[in-house]
Amino acid sequence: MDFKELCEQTAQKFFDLQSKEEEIRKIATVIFNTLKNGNKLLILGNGGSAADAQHMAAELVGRFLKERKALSAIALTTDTSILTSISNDYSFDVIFERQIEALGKNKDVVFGISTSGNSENVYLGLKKAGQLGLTTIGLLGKNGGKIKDIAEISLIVDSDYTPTIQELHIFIIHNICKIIEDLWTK
Ligand SMILES: O=C(CO)[C@@H](O)[C@H](O)[C@H](O)[C@H](O)COP(=O)(O)O
Ligand SMILES: [Zn+2]
Repeated sequence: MDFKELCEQTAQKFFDLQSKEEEIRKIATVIFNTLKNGNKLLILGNGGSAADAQHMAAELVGRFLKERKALSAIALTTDTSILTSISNDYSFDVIFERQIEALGKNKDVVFGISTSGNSENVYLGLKKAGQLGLTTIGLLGKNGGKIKDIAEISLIVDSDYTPTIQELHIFIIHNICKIIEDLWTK
């Protein structure tokens, strides 16, 4: 695909997202209620999705567009000592599972980001979260992969092209943060 076709494809996918407004609103409301009740959000993903996880945590702990209280969100992608020790001593597949076991409390929400829907560490993280009674959300791509089968709520960007999926993921994350902030300051 050339540049023009890529632009058109991505623009069309953004347009299609309008039909997912209700799903986005539902996810934002679940996270808002979790934070309002004094519980927290744990976010995970690999590569570009790790960057998205950190970006989302920054919007909530810092601020998005409005002044309000700091909100409890942690990206489980940032502590290199934890990530290297778990990978070295156990396996890279359990880097999120182990952190969720350590930090997850009942009524927290775990938000897993995966463009393929098949990253083993995100899958095992959400699986552990479900076993511990946490709420699980998957922000996914392609056909949702195996993560869609275990996440309580899945939002799937309907594309096979990873860059486009990631571009829409961060757009969705910004809008989730916007809805949470609007509800908070209402
Ligand atoms: O940003 C990109 C590709 O655009 C890559 O870093 C990409 O995130 C990595 O290959 C990830 O490991 C892919 O994992 P996932 O999205 O399939 O869960
Ligand atoms: Zn990328």
